[in-house]
Amino acid sequence: MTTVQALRADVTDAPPAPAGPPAIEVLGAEKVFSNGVRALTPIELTVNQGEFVTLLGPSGCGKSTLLKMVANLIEPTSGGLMWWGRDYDHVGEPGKKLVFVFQDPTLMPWARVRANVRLPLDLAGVPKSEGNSRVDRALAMVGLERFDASYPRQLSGGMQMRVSIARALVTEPNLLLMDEPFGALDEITRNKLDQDLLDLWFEKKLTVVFVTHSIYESVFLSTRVVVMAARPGRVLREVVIDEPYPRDDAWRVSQKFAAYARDLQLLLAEASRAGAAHP
Ligand SMILES: Nc1ncnc2c1ncn2[C@@H]1O[C@H](COP(=O)(O)OP(=O)(O)OP(=O)(O)O)[C@@H](O)[C@H]1O
Repeated sequence: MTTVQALRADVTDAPPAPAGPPAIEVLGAEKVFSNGVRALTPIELTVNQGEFVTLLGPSGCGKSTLLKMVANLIEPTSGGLMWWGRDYDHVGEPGKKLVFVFQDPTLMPWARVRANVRLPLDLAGVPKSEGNSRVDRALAMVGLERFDASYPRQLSGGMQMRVSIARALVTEPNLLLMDEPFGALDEITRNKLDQDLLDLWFEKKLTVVFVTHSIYESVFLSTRVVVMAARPGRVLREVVIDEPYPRDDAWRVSQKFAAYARDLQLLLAEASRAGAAHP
């Protein structure tokens, strides 16, 4: 038995099912783009409410495509999805709000932090007074309450990403979809933002689906890592990270963390070989 096979026996226990329908069910959804690229073979994936699920895999395995299907930004070629047990028409109702966070902060450079964060509320016609208190709360959640009058250019990359997260939080989402949000940041800043995001997720009882290339980030954050392979994009393996929350730096330097990282490294190597076998 190989190490990976041995590992599989240990890590496939499903997380405890929470009350209520799953936040997301991907039901045999596949994606073939109009240029003929088969980005995803039929995917089966369930994300329960309260989970922190990471999509991990080599470049081109369809992580972003899958996340955008979950956000309803891309329509599957066949198969379907359910959001909180229903179709997308019900998304946005109380308890069923989702928001997408891109890798770039995509801030308006001419507008101050407060106006950037308030943008989704302005677009939704939320009255200014209610909007302002929600903006204050969102800025406090990301530790930027003293920077509300700054312009994006006056902030570091990490702070700009915090503004982007505040802009997502101001909509009071239940489900955060994050496409490599910290991929462009240095490791220390990324670790800090990972910690803060995890604390927020824990405190606010959010559900998160998070795309990353980083094994360490996936082990630090996730209740479950979905390992994907390329050509064609598919789910190779799901690994439950069996470690209680809240997690902190002690988790990063533990032997158990290192063991999960090593096991995921082996699975990623398998994902690369599997991709190479499907040119
Ligand atoms: N709009 C599109 N039209 C055609 N092909 C696309 C489109 N978007 C993505 N693809 C292709 O689909 C495949 C999956 O792309 P996707 O961006 O989902 O992968 P990824 O795993 O997120 O990659 P990366 O980690 O590099 O961001 C790739 O081969 C990509 O070139």
